[in-house]
Amino acid sequence: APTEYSKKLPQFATIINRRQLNANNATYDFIIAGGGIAGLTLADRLTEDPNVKVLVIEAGPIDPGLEGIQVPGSFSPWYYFWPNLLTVPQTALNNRVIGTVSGQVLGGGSAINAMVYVRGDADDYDAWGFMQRRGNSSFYGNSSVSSSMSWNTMLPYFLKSENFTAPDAAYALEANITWNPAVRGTSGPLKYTYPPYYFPGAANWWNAAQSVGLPPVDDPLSGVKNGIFPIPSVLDADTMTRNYAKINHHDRVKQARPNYHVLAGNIVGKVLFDPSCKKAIGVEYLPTSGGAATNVFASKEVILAAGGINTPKILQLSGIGPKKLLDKFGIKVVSNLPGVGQNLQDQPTLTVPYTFTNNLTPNSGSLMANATYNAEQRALYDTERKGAYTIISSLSTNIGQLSLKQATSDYQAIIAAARAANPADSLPADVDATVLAGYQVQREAILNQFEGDVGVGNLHWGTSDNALVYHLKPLSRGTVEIVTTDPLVNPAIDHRTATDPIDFAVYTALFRKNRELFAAPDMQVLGPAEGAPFAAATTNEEIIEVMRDQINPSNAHQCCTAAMLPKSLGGVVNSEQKVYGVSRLRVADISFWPMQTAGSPLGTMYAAGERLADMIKAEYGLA
Ligand SMILES: Cc1cc2nc3c(=O)[nH]c(=O)nc-3n(C[C@H](O)[C@H](O)[C@H](O)COP(=O)(O)OP(=O)(O)OC[C@H]3O[C@@H](n4cnc5c(N)ncnc54)[C@H](O)[C@@H]3O)c2cc1C
Repeated sequence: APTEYSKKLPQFATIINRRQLNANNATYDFIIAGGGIAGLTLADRLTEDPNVKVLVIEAGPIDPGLEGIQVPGSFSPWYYFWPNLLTVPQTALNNRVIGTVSGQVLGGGSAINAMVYVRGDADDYDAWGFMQRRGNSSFYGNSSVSSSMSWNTMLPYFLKSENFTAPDAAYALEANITWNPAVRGTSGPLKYTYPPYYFPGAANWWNAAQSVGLPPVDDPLSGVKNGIFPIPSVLDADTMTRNYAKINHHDRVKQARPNYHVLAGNIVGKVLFDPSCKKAIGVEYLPTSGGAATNVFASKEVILAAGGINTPKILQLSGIGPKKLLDKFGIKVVSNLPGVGQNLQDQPTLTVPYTFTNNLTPNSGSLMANATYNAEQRALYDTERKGAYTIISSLSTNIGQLSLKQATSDYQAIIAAARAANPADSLPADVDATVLAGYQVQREAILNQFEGDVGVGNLHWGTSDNALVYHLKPLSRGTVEIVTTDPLVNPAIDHRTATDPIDFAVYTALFRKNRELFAAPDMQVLGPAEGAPFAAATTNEEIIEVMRDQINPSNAHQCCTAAMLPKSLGGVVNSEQKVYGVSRLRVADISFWPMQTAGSPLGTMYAAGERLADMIKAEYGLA
């Protein structure tokens, strides 16, 4: 973490330290482990009731307003990367051990993400509902808030969570920005808009994409977004700085909320239970830098919001997880849930290098490389909040999403091969029968999506020296498992990327589509040449061999490790996100997703936080 942090720690009324917490012998109504998107959304909404006391314990520090966090063109996410997060050797990727990324700071991923603001496809949320209805009926709780997942039940929460500022009409026309006001919220806490600038090469890419069959999308937030679209960004239109969970769900309300406490720099080790009835009564926590552990108590609930890697870790350390794993570390089993830490999913990324004989400048590469252009753009940003510094560095302003049909005419052969395979072959050999049953239902849902029009990949060109190819819908599933009982040690993260060979087939189709796009006349005028090691690969087999060396398993979208599914399908939480087998414990973060969506996760996490807050408020009759 940067040195400025310790010098400039803001003294908000709501920020407390360990000494204050212990001296007050504090008990809270709700304790939230993790101050990321879900955690802070919940803390904000629950403390709207002045009689409710909430404590958020966040492992990371509080950003004092560093340039690299606030200013998109100075993007420096590494300040707040969770330390030493590595995968185990990835068997389908030539046994590479790869760094995987997650935020450790108040605001979580929202403080350091690439600000890409989209939703999943409508069918993704409908598919969550489809899977949930396939299990036993004990999945559904009693909440008066609709607990059946679908696009229609999520849309009101997307609208509630967000605050869209439309771009200037003339600029929108010039930059191909279109939207449907019916799916854009304008009074919620999360501010977003579009950067008021694009690099010239963005127009070449846009035209080339259309010439290879990717049409412009009316509104990428409408639940239908196969094609190309300018990327909405979580930019505050007034300041052209990052709008993230610390700002929109903490700072925005902090003055008026003496009942909203944040303890930063401390890590929750485990949940404490009343042994007589398995009721969660508090948590044990300790300084993230190491030190003695302390307890703090919750009279209503403990809510885990620590993200897709750390929530399963906390559950396992608390005695909730696969019995075999807990026994290995002598952890007393509180609830034997084989699904905890299973079903890990991410959205792998592939970076394809290019050189150009005739590229247009300025481009996203020349911002840092060309001192004159850089200084000019910085001055423009500082004086008028315009120009290249409104765009996350190295990215551009357009992206494409493709269904399998749009990626390849061979889609039926890929689907047929996937249907002919034995789903058990895609999971670890000793997988629990309920986890396998859940995977079979997921696989059915994904293959239906392959046949339909749901996105399986993204293509992006930052206008400079590489293209990005993202795989949105892998069939492979990974695991997160503790390796010790020490809460300061990271778990073993095994993405098991591309262990299902169908993932390579889909990825090859996406890679070829990117190649086709770069071969289109509008890109060819720039004189692109694909770089090594890709350029020499022409057959599918050669491309797969290169991908084994080049795929990054993670786009920092780790999810689904405490899935909201019936217990008979390997689920960990029910429809109200309550953990099976115990009481007063919920999972709020991205771990609860059953399956990845065709999109980036941040928008869904704000909306999911809003939805869960409504459920909790209804259950306890909160204002
Ligand atoms: C570099 C990067 C780029 C990304 N780019 C995009 C993008 O452009 N668009 C997009 O939609 N998504 C993006 N994401 C993903 C997105 O930000 C996350 O999916 C999202 O933040 C998940 O929200 P969450 O509430 O589940 O958890 P998080 O926001 O990750 O919050 C979890 C919090 O819990 C804390 N924590 C963890 N363990 C403990 C513990 N034991 N005790 C106390 N605190 C703990 C962490 O420090 C963290 O602050 C990106 C993520 C990263 C890291």
